[in-house]
Amino acid sequence: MARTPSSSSSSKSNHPHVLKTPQSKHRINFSSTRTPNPNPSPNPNYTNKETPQDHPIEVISRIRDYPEGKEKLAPILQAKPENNTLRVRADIGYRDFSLDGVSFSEEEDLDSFYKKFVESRINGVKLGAKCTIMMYGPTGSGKSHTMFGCSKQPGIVYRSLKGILGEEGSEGGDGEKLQLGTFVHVTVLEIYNEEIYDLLSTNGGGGIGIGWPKSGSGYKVRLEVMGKKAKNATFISGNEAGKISKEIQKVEKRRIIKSTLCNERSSRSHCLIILDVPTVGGRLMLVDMAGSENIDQAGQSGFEAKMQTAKINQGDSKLTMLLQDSFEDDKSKILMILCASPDPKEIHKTICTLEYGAKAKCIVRGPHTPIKDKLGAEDSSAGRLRIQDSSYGPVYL
Ligand SMILES: Nc1ncnc2c1ncn2[C@@H]1O[C@H](COP(=O)(O)OP(=O)(O)OP(=O)(O)O)[C@@H](O)[C@H]1O
Repeated sequence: MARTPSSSSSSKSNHPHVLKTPQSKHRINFSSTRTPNPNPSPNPNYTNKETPQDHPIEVISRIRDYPEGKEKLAPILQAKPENNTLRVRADIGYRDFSLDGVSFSEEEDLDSFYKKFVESRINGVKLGAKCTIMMYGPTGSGKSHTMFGCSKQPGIVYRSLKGILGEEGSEGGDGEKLQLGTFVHVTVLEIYNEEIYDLLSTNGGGGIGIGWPKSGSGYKVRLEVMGKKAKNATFISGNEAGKISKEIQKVEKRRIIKSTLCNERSSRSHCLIILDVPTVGGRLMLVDMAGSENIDQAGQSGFEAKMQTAKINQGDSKLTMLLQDSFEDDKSKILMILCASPDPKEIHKTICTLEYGAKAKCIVRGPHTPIKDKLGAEDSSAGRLRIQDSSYGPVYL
């Protein structure tokens, strides 16, 4: 294992642009003033006038299988593929959320999901593009399942590695076809309580060792942030998707977890996997966020638990710092995958998740404007992004 390479400079444009806020609270629209993409996406799921590739943030929803053992109640979620709308049936009527794509895992397995919504972005990374894929949703909604897969089907991490490392060339050790000369540097970080930990590091190294007496396995190395990078983060290099993916999944288990009423293995921290492709300058950031549920829904009580949940939410600012390039670089794309359950009992969390996605679409991004300069004078939360929609008030990612 080695230390993280220095970052390559991101490309900048002279004309920062401001994205329009949505027409209504629940609607996500593409701005109609932007130039049409000369190379539109071949993805047939996208029916908007502009392709999602034009918009810096693409938001799709993935609805997990009905949880095993739970009584199946009348469905409350309905996809309308003709306009990529997800309709939620609430007590007082319907609410439509206009997204860039909707996928039910009962109808589309991880393979189809990846091909439809993720593959084209990974092809871009292979050619030198930068892309961030974020998993957002309440505990148990399938974020880690989509990211890492299960014994039957691999998730986005493995599939992306395989996509980047290629289909041409000679056979690799696992029977995979390797693209000659291509390799990746991989860093795996955990963000918890506003601290960044190096999940790949097994010793003190250059970072600061810290103990996890209750739920961690041994010591984790805490890292300092320098610029937009985690200083001295360990990375692994390789060209075999299978081996790298196994290593990532092994160290991901070192994340802070705690069982809740909703999920036996509930992630309490954000996990950030950074895949660099040095030969072309491509970069893929995969973020498995901590469960978004609030403390009561997670079934915890007590002061300590409340403190813990409050700090999970605060953790977003450190995350934003590390993702700053994605938000500022005009060429970098962000794919937000909203995970939700079809269970009517989860409707409140599902609506909150979809609303969060709608807000994410309204982020103002200007290549030359440091994030802190976009915040109002009254804001002391430098390093976070404010959503420019007055109907919500400031919201931070
Ligand atoms: N689409 C799916 N099909 C089948 N099982 C699923 C699906 N999504 C999730 N699961 C299962 O549900 C459980 C919870 O899923 P997962 O751990 O991915 O949730 P999560 O959103 O990452 O939760 P947390 O935020 O608490 O970590 C796991 O046992 C997982 O295997």
